[in-house]
Amino acid sequence: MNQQRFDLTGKTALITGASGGLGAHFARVLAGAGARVVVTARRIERLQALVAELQAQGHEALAVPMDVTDADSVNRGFEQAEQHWQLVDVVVNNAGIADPVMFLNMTEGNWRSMMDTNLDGAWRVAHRASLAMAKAQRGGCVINIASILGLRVGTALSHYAVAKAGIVQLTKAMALELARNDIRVNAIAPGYFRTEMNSDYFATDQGQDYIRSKVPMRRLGQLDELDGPLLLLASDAGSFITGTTINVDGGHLSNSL
Ligand SMILES: NC(=O)c1ccc[n+]([C@@H]2O[C@H](COP(=O)([O-])OP(=O)(O)OC[C@H]3O[C@@H](n4cnc5c(N)ncnc54)[C@H](O)[C@@H]3O)[C@@H](O)[C@H]2O)c1
Ligand SMILES: CC(C)C1=CC=C(C(=O)O)[C@@H](O)[C@H]1O
Repeated sequence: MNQQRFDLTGKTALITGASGGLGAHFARVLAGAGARVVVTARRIERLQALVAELQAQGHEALAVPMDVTDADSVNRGFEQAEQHWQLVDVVVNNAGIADPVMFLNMTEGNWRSMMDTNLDGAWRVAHRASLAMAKAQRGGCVINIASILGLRVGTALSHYAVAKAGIVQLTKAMALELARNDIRVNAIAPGYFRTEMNSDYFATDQGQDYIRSKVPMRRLGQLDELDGPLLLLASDAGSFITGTTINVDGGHLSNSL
């Protein structure tokens, strides 16, 4: 196998929600593979620290404010990236919230803000990116960060599960229509990885019991266990892969009934 097929030199990758957690990790991995990275989120000061870290390692990186719930902010963020590096070739649609609420306690506000960030936000970013890629006729790729909760359900996460199921379907529907534009669209469905979103929960006895009883590998994922799937989907190594969702979950989706 030619390892150069994983190389992203000359490509520009934009990552949403890159101020921490999986998003910051994805930016480090894509930069390490040679991509210029545009890190986006609402907290610009955290992005600037990440950019300084990447630049100190010799990578090209740019921090751009972007709130995925705001179409103007998404558009401005892409314009800023394009002014710098012409075209975004790889988009990682990572921004997301969890906000667990039991169904009977859920307000329309809980539901709407979940959809606005985790589903509509991903659509806004994917749509803006795809329009530019199609116009430039240079192809590209979109990687949507779904979740195992897009394929199963979990207590107090009905809104989250529905939004992530939407991401899995959006991935397939975009892949179908955008293949003619040489734009590949895939998703990664992570199982449980410790980040800001969930660290309080996994620090509890309940969280630890949950992992031991539900995950066949009996542990949380390590962030670097997402690197292979990410680079496969982002690079020419995955040139015939589109419309797929790769589960990275220690067997969680295959647990015993
Ligand atoms: N950590 C896990 O175990 C896990 C599992 C499955 C899926 N995921 C998904 O991975 C993605 C990253 O989650 P994480 O665990 O790193 O959580 P996190 O809370 O550490 O990171 C989420 C990021 O999204 C950003 N964000 C939230 N709302 C935003 C908005 N409106 N505009 C721009 N950015 C916004 C946050 O600021 C943060 O940087 C999410 O889509 C999440 O649903 C995480
Ligand atoms: C609520 C919290 C424990 C949570 C929600 C969603 C996840 C996911 O798998 O997408 C988990 O990572 C976890 O953050």
